[in-house]
Amino acid sequence: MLDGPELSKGDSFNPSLQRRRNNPEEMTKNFEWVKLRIPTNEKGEAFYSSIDDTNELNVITWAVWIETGRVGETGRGEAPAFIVDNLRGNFPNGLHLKSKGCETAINIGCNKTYAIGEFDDKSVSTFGIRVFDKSTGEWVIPIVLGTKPKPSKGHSAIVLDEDRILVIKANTTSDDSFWFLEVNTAFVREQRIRLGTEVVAWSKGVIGEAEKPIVISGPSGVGKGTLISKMMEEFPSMFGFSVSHTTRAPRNNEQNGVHYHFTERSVMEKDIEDGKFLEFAAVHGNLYGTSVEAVDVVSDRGKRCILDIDVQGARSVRASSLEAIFIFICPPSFEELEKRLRARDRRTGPKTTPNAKAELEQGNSPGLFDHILVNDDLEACYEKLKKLLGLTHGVKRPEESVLELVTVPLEHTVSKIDRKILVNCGAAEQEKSAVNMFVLDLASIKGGAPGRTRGLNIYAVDPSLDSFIGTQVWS
Ligand SMILES: Nc1ncnc2c1ncn2[C@@H]1O[C@H](COP(=O)(O)OP(=O)(O)OP(=O)(O)O)[C@@H](O)[C@H]1O
Ligand SMILES: Nc1nc2c(ncn2[C@@H]2O[C@H](COP(=O)(O)O)[C@@H](O)[C@H]2O)c(=O)[nH]1
Repeated sequence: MLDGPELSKGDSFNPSLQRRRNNPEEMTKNFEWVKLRIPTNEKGEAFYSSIDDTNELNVITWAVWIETGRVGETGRGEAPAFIVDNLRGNFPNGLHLKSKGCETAINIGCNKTYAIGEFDDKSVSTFGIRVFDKSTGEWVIPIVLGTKPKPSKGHSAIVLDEDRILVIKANTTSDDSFWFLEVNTAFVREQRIRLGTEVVAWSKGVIGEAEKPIVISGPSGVGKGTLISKMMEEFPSMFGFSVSHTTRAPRNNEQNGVHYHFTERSVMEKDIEDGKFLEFAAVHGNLYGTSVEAVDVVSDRGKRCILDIDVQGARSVRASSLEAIFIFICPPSFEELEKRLRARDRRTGPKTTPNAKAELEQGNSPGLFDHILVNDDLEACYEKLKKLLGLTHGVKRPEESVLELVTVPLEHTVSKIDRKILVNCGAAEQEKSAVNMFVLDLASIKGGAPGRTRGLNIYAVDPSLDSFIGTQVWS
């Protein structure tokens, strides 16, 4: 075992160093153990220790990949140089995960180190994040936005560009394995200014693209709900409805979480303030809104999301980062709209249309809607709607790729070249799983907090090949 260099406060480690407090003998031969003497402050807190390490020794044992030779270097946060021609080795480089309750540290730029870990405190239901700011020499607990991952029994982390960190959770399903901690994206920078403090944001990585959501808008009573119900009935596996939040009271037979999330105004206003809504509007004196989560949960199930929102809401979504198809449903005449509403109100209670005239005018505003459909004859309008969405009877969702069922084991290594991340699940797993080594291709990722990061591509790599780049053997 080597003795590491004496570090000064403010020095940082290569992020591929994984803090370990338990037995060095557990590590594989690919790692060398190095003891780093870490200065402590007057309270006995070690510069690099986690919160529960207070009063611990001032010598902490770290696992260090022997080939990096960068211990104590103030790095840029990159993984050690990647060894492309040695893929047959069990752990070509990077981090060998085995520990429980581990914490990874990533440097971004020259100034900040992000410690990502799981708190031992079971009441904390997500990863702990701490940021060390070298310019002040202080640790800061940031405000954490976005959809937060549940803690896992191990993870690895690797920096992408200078604005986000990819976190790979072990022993979980593929739809929960890949997460992005945004540390300097446009969204995070905006929120940092707004909140006046350190901010990070989680964004869940989703394999593949989701089809663009469909925004259906138009005046109340025009037939939006009727058309949407027909579509959901005919293509149940293709579409999912975005369940809006509203402050209005439930009507007969309306279920919370199914028709709407019925909510208190103060709660909804706070959530709007916290950026959880894609859009919101006051309709007939009540607040209505689409949360980012409402659209994401539908897309995560592999379904195409349908939003039934008023024209103000459509305008807000158009101005947001959500790419969608916007369809305006128009009545054949204002008189016919009033007739339909009167007929419906006899069944469901009175409802006014103070906005209808203005909404009809706005429906024709240039650049707002991609398609305008006149709902005169219901069946004819429905056929037109299907046609413009390219739907024919019996359209099925594509089969799930086998690789979408990948689970990353606790022991894995991660390496990066450009936008490709090689994940090696290790020789021990080889017999158990057909997918022993795979590439996560981030070339086409889109989105991010406050929604999901989509467009991850994943493909298996044949470990007998010397190079993985561009080699797609199975997907
Ligand atoms: N093409 C049509 N011809 C005649 N009646 C129709 C047609 N389309 C829908 N309707 C009827 O018009 C009424 C209003 O339709 P629906 O509730 O679907 O409107 P909506 O746009 O969803 O309204 P809201 O925005 O208030 O929820 C219903 O009673 C429905 O059966
Ligand atoms: N901007 C939004 N408008 C919404 C949303 N959900 C529903 N609506 C619109 O509200 C009116 C009234 O609906 P009702 O269920 O009370 O009859 C209707 O025009 C809906 O399109 C939303 O999330 N955002």
